Amino acid sequence: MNVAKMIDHALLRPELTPEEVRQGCAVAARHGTASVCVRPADVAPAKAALHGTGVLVGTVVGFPHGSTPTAVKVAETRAVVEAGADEIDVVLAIGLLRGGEHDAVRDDLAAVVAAAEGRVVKVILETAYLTDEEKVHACRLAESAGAHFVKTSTGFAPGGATLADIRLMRATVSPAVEVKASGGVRTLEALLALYEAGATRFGTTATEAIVAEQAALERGERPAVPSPGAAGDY
Ligand SMILES: O=C[C@H](O)COP(=O)(O)O
Repeated sequence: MNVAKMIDHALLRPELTPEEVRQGCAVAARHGTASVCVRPADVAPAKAALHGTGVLVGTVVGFPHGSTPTAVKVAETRAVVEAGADEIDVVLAIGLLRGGEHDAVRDDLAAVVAAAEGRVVKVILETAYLTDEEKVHACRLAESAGAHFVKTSTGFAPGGATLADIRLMRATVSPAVEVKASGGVRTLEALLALYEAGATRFGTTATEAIVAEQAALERGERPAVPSPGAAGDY
């Protein structure tokens, strides 16, 4: 298994310079990740930097709080599609979800899915702020809105991906929807444990370390079996 192919290399930190984004794209190209996940304004330069590499360009909408009006999320989605985005990770309306306004949450997501015009849409739950019951509602609303993935975290909240959340999300959505683990995924061991729990895509800033660990594993320098319970920093 080539873990790089399941990684969305995250380049979302607010302080990244254009040169650091270019360097991040080079890392993704070198290792053959599934995608880079860049800030909306970086989509066009990332697309140019990754032309011909096979690495997709993903970006974020309503990031990181999910609280912008639907019209703004739709406009942001259209803008990043125009700039060349292949995948869109949208933060759901966290406060509306917690307030039980489920129709509004679904409608907000469905509008982004429509604006994405067939591109892969991943719905970020921001699990650190949710109860298990709210996580289940969020997964069902994301699927009924037409999303392709449910995703745990932005990487900017007090918690990230946990094994328990991945299992819960995997058990809630249908087989047509995939689960992305993100936030605090720093090691190969954590990634493999989250994979065993049901995640098939991983958002991380630690791509180089994880890929280096896999190379070491292939040279026989690490045990092949992940220890149970290992997952992320959280
Ligand atoms: O995938 C989204 C996150 O920004 C990942 O960040 P992190 O690996 O630093 O937790």
